[in-house]
Amino acid sequence: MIERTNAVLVLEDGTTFTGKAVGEIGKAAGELAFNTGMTGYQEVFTDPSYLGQLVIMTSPHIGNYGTTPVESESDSIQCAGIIVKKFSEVASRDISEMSLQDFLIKDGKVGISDIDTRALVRYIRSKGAMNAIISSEENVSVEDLQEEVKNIPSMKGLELASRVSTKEAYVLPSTTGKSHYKVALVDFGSKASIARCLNERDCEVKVFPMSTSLEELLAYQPDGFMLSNGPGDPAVMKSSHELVKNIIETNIPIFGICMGHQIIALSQGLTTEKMHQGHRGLNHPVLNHQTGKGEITSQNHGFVVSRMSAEDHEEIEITHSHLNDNTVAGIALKDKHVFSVQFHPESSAGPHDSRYLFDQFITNMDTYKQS
Ligand SMILES: NC(=O)CC[C@H](N)C(=O)O
Repeated sequence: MIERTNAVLVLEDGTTFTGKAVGEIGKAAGELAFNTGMTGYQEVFTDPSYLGQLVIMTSPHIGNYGTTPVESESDSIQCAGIIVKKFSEVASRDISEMSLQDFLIKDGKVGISDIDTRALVRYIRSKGAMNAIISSEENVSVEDLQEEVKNIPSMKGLELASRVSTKEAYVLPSTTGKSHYKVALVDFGSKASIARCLNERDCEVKVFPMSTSLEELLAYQPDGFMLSNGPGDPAVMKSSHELVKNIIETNIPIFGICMGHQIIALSQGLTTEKMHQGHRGLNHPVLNHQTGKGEITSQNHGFVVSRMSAEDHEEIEITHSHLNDNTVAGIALKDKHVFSVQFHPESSAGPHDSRYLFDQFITNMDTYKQS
């Protein structure tokens, strides 16, 4: 058994929860974000889109199946800290290579357990997204933390993608033995599974820093562009809006996921807005307007494309809508091979209902190559 010290969670409005320390002893600050997935904690914690956030897992038992390298979506834990109810010290799965406790320590991450996550989520769900601090340090004063938490910048207006975008371009070869397509992936903080879904569909993927110029991207002679997920507020990423606008003008097929979707929308003059609470979980229902079918999707976003701005734009078709709150879940540019979704077809973790979107992208690249 781990001897666990006390820890405290202080919300932006001063509300305080007490619990036990998990991971590194220390302090962590960020925006509270809750994920309702019953599994997939390792994929969530290592997803670069969670940079700057304290992730609350609503599933009440976290850590029980340990961690294994193939389930990481990046090199390390990316969220600022974790908040859980029951933290399992026992990692019980044959492919587990490290307990969640050691995994947190390895990356120097702070967490808190024994929190009534149900009460916490109900509280922030009614109050709206807010910042918080976790501290497991000795002799902390709650009053000091209540002051400190007020100085954490709001997620709205924050540019974070450049912190997780790759510094150097690199190539991920196709894993099928066939290399039929070259995809340039513009990295805003990409999950590893996105390239994996392309690699297993005969694609070589070259991952580029988000600051790469159009000329350098085109020098690779890509058959298609993948615009990845990523952390922070997409509205402030002006140079990316410009880059994507110029990519769209080349007529090369484009597929955007989550932040990539938001940037495509912004590049066409649509707007994005901060949600009262984001969508984060593995069972978000979406309606595909083209097939009339429902899809159960993996989601992680705190911003969304404004429906009004999408409906007002003649060149934009809304292809998918979220069935819980009717937010825009997918768009396409009419008469172009450009489409994007607010959710995560690569899932990991989550259902594979929407993997067909990668096949649609391949079809678009085939059509483009033949033209
Ligand atoms: N997963 C993502 O790409 C998230 C996009 C953006 N940071 C948001 O929260 O909406």
